[in-house]
Amino acid sequence: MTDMKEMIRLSSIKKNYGDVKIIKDLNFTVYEGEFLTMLGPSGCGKTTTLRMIAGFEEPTSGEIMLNEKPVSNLPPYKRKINTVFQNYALFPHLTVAQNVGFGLKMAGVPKVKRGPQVEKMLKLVQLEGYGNRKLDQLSGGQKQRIAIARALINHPQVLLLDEPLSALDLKLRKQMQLELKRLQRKLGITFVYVTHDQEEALMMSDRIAVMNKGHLEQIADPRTLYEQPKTCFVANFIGESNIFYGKVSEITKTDTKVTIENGYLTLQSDKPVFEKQIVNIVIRPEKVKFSTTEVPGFHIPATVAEHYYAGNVNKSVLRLPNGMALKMTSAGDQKLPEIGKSGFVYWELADAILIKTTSDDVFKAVDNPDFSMVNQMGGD
Ligand SMILES: Nc1ncnc2c1ncn2[C@@H]1O[C@H](COP(=O)(O)OP(=O)(O)OP(=O)(O)O)[C@@H](O)[C@H]1O
Repeated sequence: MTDMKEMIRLSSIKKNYGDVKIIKDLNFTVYEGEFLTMLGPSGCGKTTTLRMIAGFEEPTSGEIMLNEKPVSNLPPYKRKINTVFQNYALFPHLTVAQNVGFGLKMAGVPKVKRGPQVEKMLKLVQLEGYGNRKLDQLSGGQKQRIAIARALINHPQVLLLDEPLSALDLKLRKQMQLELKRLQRKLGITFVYVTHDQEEALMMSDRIAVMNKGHLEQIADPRTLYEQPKTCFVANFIGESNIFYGKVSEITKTDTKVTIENGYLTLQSDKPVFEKQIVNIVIRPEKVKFSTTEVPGFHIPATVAEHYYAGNVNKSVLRLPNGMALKMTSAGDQKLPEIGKSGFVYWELADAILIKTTSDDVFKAVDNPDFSMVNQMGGD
């Protein structure tokens, strides 16, 4: 991305509401034509960040640059930025065409010129011929398309989208995800998208900024976030993961051994660790293997606790002696070990992700109430 033109830059952004620090030193850049998603749990400050970019909120300190120029003194309407909200924010008393053409009207474009542009926009969002309809004659998905057409008509440089699909049902949401992505590619407009839905973020984004409690955990393309999460939070938030907490107990020329509760595992020898270092090891469920006999390099006893059939895959829970539920995913047609069977878990050395634990990011799986396979599987 470094050869791309910078569109938005957040430098040392902080935002307090009273004494509460909502955003704590946020730094990232969005490039021209990029689809960047801010992803994070409810309350982590995504909307606040978006509102600062739009100009509806002022940072407590720090600087936002648009096109490499500071925007602190620019009111929202002078930034070439439009926003699409979750609740559409359309004008109920206006027709579809009047809603879509609103921005042009405000900019003083005469009616005769507005008509063709409105039609063009309606065509773009696949609602050609809907201009004379009233809003109450539209479905949720159609209303959101109108909101998008309205936001695009005056050719913003950046479109901010705050959970635009969360009011839609699952099927429509999936369809609109594809449509939005197609639209963004076609127009080449920079999109800054907010969601708390990791699957949506993975599907649509060029890069994802994972936020947690007002700070940036990691910003990277979806594959990197999944394969090389830098923190336990990211590993846990993006996709499913098993996280072990352990101590580097022995480093030899060929092996790096990590002692975990009730066992040990081996790391690839090139991992940059030192003896006695506390680490977290992340292993994705699809990489976990189960064997009735012990596999060299690993000693992690486990008992098969449950299987869930999920169509193309089987999801299994393996119970470790310390009570930790380990998630294992296998191909739907694969023969599964019987419930109650005892054995050992292991994986290919290259599949383990090492996270060097800092004091803020210690993840003790057994202590973490969220870390129950059954709870996680019951989700959406
Ligand atoms: N005007 C305000 N005054 C005081 N606190 C606020 C204000 N706006 C937001 N907050 C607080 O700031 C925090 C971050 O809110 P924000 O809406 O940015 O989170 P979010 O990540 O977008 O969450 P969600 O996904 O639930 O919308 C929340 O704790 C919220 O209560």
